[in-house]
Amino acid sequence: MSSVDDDRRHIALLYDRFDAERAAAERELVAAQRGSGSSPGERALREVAVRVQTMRLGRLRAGGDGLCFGRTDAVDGTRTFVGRLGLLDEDLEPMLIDWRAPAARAFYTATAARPEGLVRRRHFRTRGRAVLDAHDDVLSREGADGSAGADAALLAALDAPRTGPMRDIVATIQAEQDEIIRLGHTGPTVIEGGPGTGKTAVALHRVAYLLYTHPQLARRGVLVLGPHPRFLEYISAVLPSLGETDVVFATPGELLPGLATGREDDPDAARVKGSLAMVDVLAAAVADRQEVPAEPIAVELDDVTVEITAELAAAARERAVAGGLRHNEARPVFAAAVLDALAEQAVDRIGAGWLAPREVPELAADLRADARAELGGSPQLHAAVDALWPELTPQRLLADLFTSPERLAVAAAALPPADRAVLSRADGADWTVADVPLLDEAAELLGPQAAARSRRVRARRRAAEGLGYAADVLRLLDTEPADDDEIRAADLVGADLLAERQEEVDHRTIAERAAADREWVYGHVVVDEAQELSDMDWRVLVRRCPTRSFTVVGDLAQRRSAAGARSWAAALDRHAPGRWTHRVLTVGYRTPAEIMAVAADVLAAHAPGATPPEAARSTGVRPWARRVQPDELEAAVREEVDGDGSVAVIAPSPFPDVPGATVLTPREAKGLEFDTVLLVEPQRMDAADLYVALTRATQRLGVLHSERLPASLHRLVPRRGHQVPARSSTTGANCSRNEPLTLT
Ligand SMILES: Nc1ncnc2c1ncn2[C@@H]1O[C@H](COP(=O)(O)OP(=O)(O)OP(=O)(O)O)[C@@H](O)[C@H]1O
Repeated sequence: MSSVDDDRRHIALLYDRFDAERAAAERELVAAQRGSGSSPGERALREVAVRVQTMRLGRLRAGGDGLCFGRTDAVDGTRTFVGRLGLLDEDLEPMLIDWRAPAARAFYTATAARPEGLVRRRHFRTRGRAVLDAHDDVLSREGADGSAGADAALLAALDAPRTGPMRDIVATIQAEQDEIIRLGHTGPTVIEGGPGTGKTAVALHRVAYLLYTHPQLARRGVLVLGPHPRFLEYISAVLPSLGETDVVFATPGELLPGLATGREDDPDAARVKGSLAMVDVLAAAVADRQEVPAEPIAVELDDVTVEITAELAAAARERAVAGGLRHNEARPVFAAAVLDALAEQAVDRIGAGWLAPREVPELAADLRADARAELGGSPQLHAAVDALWPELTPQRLLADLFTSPERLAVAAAALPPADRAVLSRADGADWTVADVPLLDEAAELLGPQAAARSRRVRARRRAAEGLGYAADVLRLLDTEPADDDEIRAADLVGADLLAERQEEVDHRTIAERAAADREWVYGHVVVDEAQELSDMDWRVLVRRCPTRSFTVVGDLAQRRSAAGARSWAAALDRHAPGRWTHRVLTVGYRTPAEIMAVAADVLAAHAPGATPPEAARSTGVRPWARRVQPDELEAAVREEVDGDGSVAVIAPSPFPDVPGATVLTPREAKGLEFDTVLLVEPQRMDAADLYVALTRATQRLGVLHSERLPASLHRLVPRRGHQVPARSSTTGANCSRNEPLTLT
């Protein structure tokens, strides 16, 4: 066994190498940015070079602190250092193995029972670039000395104060998590588990793993969908810390570019709007905007007045619908059909009574041409087409539908009257989160408006011209065979994107472009808190990622939305029959055993049969409850904020600010965690909210209430006034009771 000082020397060499690589990447990026030439070819080459170097630099920046966090010793004496990225020495021999590489896998999965060819795993505890000490995990039977190095590293990570954003877990990924992170499955992967089992952490590490093993996914970027902006902010540092930056973070209310809402419907409206019945309602609402007039509409020409009759409009509508185009795209077909028919009517009407123009084809042709020219400029005809087949935005369609009982009666005829009634809204009311998938669906049914269509046609034409050229550029750049770790130009910039970018001189990153484009197709999508998504939300996500490369994270027991998933099969069978896979995480890494026991009682009462996670540790601190008079509640909460780490006050409804604490509702607390949680009036929370709120604490939980508590909270220790609980640290159900071996 080598000393930690030997390791420190090796790690110092790793940093030297790392610094040299980073300096080289910085130089090459600057050189690429300065590159001269303005021909399309030179611009294309520059674009690719800048992108390759930016990506390389992004990955190298991720390496910084804690570059190397572990080492494995194989039976044959081979020593492998594992870190945030891979480094080769000057002879191209590996000095450091990327945590995602196959050679690093045993670091996470070997156990004394199944050592996978290893005799030892060593975890380094680091601060900045310094190695503070190391914990060993002896894996061979001969060498087994009862140490619990891995547990020590894990427990240290779990016990650390939670003051800032979520951190990555590369140094302490557990075997059950590693299996999910490295799953080769390409369809939707559901990661299910109770609160704090590391679902979010695992999903984000899985993204980093997928981008490492399939770099071409980076070309289309990754979408991470989370329940609320605070949660997204909380997790947003994890992927950049792993070197991945082409990520778009959004809440379900932000999936439509140009619209951002966090406003919620009441449960009934959310349920109806989230149901698949809305697909037919919207299709009917669009069809209802393709009208025939109740009374003929007169269009006056110089010599004659023609009329759009119900029969004429119906025939034009039939022609427009038969083409299979979407509403806005079919509008010109409808307009042309009306104009054709009116021109024929004009020819007949002009000649009526004094000549028969149809018997003189030249005369008929002249009259027809004149009529068409006049009709083309007729404001009356334009107004009539606008009335019968208006160009619509999704917002217009939905606002007109929800504010008109008549339109709702037609489009939502198949809905029960009570469901139809909840769709009504006052004009001008803000859009809600549940409206977003409806607007997206409407955008699909309507198609782009005329102005956007012309822009798109022009862009496509230009892109098609550039496409062959861009493909040649990429072929030229990628002629050399690449080794596994090397990023190839074609992995990062597809010919299609490159061609588009050259034409538009588009300097936006992939993430910026993706976020601004409703029709962007992502390489991979992570859906967090997926149990909250409605059937209509899933349709949006499938449009954003038709390959269904999804990592789906959720816990059915934490569902609070009336439109949310009742089973994964119900959510996914429709979109990926036989193609989705399901994995369960069972160990709770956030919440200590004492608090988890309380949460488990609540779960048992509200979802009998659901299994709570098994806590990885216990703290010896028992959660307490303090009853106060209603008018003392606020003061009592302030008194309990002890300034020891991060504190959340979670209340069923908006609660006044508390100095030193973050005040949240259970909904806002989803996915977050704090050292201390003070729960206010939990008896007023519904069971799913209470379960979420109880499981946010990493160390301490206190409950303040003015009314009787539900029986499920019987484990809370009553307390009066302000008392400081004694703190003793013990290991939990899943941890060895042995003291860790610390080498310094
Ligand atoms: N292997 C690990 N090593 C260190 N910390 C871990 C590990 N796995 C999970 N954690 C920590 O446990 C906490 C909970 O993880 P995470 O938020 O991913 O859980 P979750 O299952 O998504 O929870 P919830 O359902 O409540 O949102 C985080 O602080 C995370 O960093």
